[in-house]
Amino acid sequence: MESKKKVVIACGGTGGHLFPGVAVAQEMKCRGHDVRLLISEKKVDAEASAKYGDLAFDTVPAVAKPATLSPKMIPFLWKLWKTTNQCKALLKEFGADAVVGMGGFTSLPPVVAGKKMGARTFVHDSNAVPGRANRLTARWCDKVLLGMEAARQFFPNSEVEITGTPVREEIQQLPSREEAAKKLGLDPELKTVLVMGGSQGAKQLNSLVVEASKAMPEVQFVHITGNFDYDRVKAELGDNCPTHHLIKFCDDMASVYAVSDLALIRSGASSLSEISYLGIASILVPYPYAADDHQTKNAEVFVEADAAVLRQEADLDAGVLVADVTAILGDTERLVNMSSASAALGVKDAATRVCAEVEKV
Ligand SMILES: CC(=O)N[C@H]1[C@@H](OP(=O)(O)OP(=O)(O)OC[C@H]2O[C@@H](n3ccc(=O)[nH]c3=O)[C@H](O)[C@@H]2O)O[C@H](CO)[C@@H](O)[C@@H]1O
Repeated sequence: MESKKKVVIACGGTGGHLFPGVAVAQEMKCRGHDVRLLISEKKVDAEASAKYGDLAFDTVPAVAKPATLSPKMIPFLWKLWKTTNQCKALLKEFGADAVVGMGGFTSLPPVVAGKKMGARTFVHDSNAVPGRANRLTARWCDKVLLGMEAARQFFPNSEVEITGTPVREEIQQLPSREEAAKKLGLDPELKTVLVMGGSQGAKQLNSLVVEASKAMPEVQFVHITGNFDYDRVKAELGDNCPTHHLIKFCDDMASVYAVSDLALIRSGASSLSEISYLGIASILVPYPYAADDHQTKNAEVFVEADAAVLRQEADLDAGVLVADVTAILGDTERLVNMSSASAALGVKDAATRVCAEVEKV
C-alpha cells in the first residue's frame, strides 16, 4: 500500500457533489487512508450524508456566489474569507496532506485553505461544461480531475486527468431485481421507469409524468419527487394509480436502480455517472436554468453515444413522454442497444483513478 495519507474531501451543496465525494472517501478508506468530508450546513447535505455513519463529516457554511456586479458580492467575499479561515483551522487540526474539491462554491474555501497551508490540492468536475468555482481553482491547484473528456477544453493550462465520476459503493453492488422490488413494494415483472428531477426540483416534469403515466397503466413508475413537490404530485396523482409509486427523497438508490429499465431524469452529472455505471438507458430532460446550460451538454454526450433521448422541458408534453417511453420499452432491441451504449460511457474504476492521483502526493 501507498503510505497512509490524510485527505479532506470538500463535497457540499448538492447530491451531485456530495455522492461522488462519498465514493472517493469510501475508496480512500478501503486503501487505508484517513478521510474527512467537508459538507455544507444545508438540509440537503444532512439528509444525503445521514446513512454514511462510518465516514467523518464536518460542516462549513454554504458559500454561493452572486452575480459579479451584485451588491451581494461584498458579503460573499467576507463569508468566503471567514469560511476559508475556518477551513484552515480544520485542515490544520486534521493535518491534511491533500484536499480534493468536488465542485461548487462550497468546496472553494477548503481548496483555497489547502493551497495556503501547503497541502496538495485537486478539483474534480463531473460535467461536460465545468462549474465556475472549479474553473477558478483550476488555475492554481495541482491537478484537475474530470468526469468527461468534453470538459478538457476548458483547462488548457492545467494538468488534467480524465478519471470519470466515482459512484458510491452501494451502487456498485445492486440487490437483485426481485429483492429490490419487494423492498420498494413494486412488481418485478412490470417494465419500470425511474423518474428523478434532481436537486432543484422539477415541478413541470413531475406533472407531465403524472399525466403520461395515467395513459400507460402497463408501465410501472418509481417517481422521486423531491421533498418540496411531494404533496402536490401526490394530490395530482390521486388514488387510482397502483403502478405509479412516489418517493420524497430516496436513501436507497441501489434498490431503485435495480428495478429500473429506463431512467427519465435530469442530466445532472452524478445521476448520469450512476446510470452509465449500471448501463441504464435514459430519456434526459436537462434542468433549463443550469449554469451555462451544462445539463444539455451533459445530455448531448449520452445522445451522441446513442445511450439516451434528449428532450428539452420547453418542448415536452405528456403525449411526447408517452410516445418516447412506449417506443423505447416496446422495442427490446433498441432498449438493449441504448443500455449497452450507456454502459460503454460508464467508468467502472473512477474512484480508484481519483485515489491513485491523490496518492501521488
Ligand atoms: C440543478 C443543477 O445545477 N444541478 C447540478 C448538481 O447536481 P444535482 O444534485 O442536481 O444532480 P446530480 O444528478 O448530479 O446528482 C444527484 C445525486 O443525488 C442522488 N439522489 C437523488 C435523489 C434522491 O432522492 N436520492 C439520491 O440519492 C442521485 O443518485 C445522484 O447521486 O451538481 C451536478 C454535479 O456538478 C451537476 O451536474 C448538476 O447539473
